Amino acid sequence: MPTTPAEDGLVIEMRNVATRFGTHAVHTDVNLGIRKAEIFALIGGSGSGKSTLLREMVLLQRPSAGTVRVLGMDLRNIGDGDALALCRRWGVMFQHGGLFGALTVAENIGLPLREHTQLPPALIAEIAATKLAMVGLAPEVAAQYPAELSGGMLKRAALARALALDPELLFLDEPTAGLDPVSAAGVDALVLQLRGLFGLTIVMVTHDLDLLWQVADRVAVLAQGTVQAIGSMAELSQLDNPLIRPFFDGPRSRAAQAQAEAGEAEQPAGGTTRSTPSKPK
Ligand SMILES: Nc1ncnc2c1ncn2[C@@H]1O[C@H](COP(=O)(O)OP(=O)(O)OP(=O)(O)O)[C@@H](O)[C@H]1O
Repeated sequence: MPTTPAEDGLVIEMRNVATRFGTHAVHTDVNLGIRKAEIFALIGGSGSGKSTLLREMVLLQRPSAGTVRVLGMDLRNIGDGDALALCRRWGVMFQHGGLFGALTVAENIGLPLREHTQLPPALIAEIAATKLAMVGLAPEVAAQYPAELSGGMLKRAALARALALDPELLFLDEPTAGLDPVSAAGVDALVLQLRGLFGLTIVMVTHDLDLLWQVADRVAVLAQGTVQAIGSMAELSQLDNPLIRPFFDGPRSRAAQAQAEAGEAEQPAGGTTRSTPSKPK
């Protein structure tokens, strides 16, 4: 099994991907490449197929046609052994966290370690405590149950679980959805830190304009079954494609852009500032 990115430097590559559910064609021809240690975002209108694309990258969904390569492996005809080995190399944080309510936070974080390793329980508990600290949660949260946590804490706990196996790739589906601006800014900073400290490649699906402007290196815009463009938010903001303009026009977009530009000038490294969602400009 390869341990390095493909020769072209891409850790994820999708070529001519099509996805149909019955007669509903979600993707007709998707092409994209994601580089090592980049923070890559998928954006698009509701139902454009962002989450489906992410699921295809982590073997939860098979495309109807086309090629998906992850960490040098072609996912099309991957065997069970290789699939299992690959799953250990990525972490996934689902939109609603996906934590098990009957397990404590520490047990939830330890779950991938119990599934994929033979480590003794004491060591698993120690690793879970480390991951908890990594995402900025207090040690006492380990013994709490998901129902006892706030939305922001739940996201962080889910992130800790996604990091349990020290993944090379991290997939985040709507990491800031439903969070207040302060908690969301915390997630922005955390994502940047994870990439900065561990060189993780991070792929995220998000509608969060602040997260996109402040954190994403490159963004792919999905519409009408294909990728309309890929670039930084600043690059995309220059395009006059009518399928892309809605992400940049309007007061919320302009506020997020202005905040990111102001933050670049003022913020210490790793910090982020957030626009007030309703603030007109
Ligand atoms: N397992 C499935 N069976 C049938 N249809 C599906 C399935 N998964 C997704 N779809 C359909 O595929 C389309 C794309 O869904 P997807 O969740 O990928 O969109 P999205 O861009 O992430 O949307 P949102 O921003 O609203 O979360 C939707 O029309 C959805 O109903």
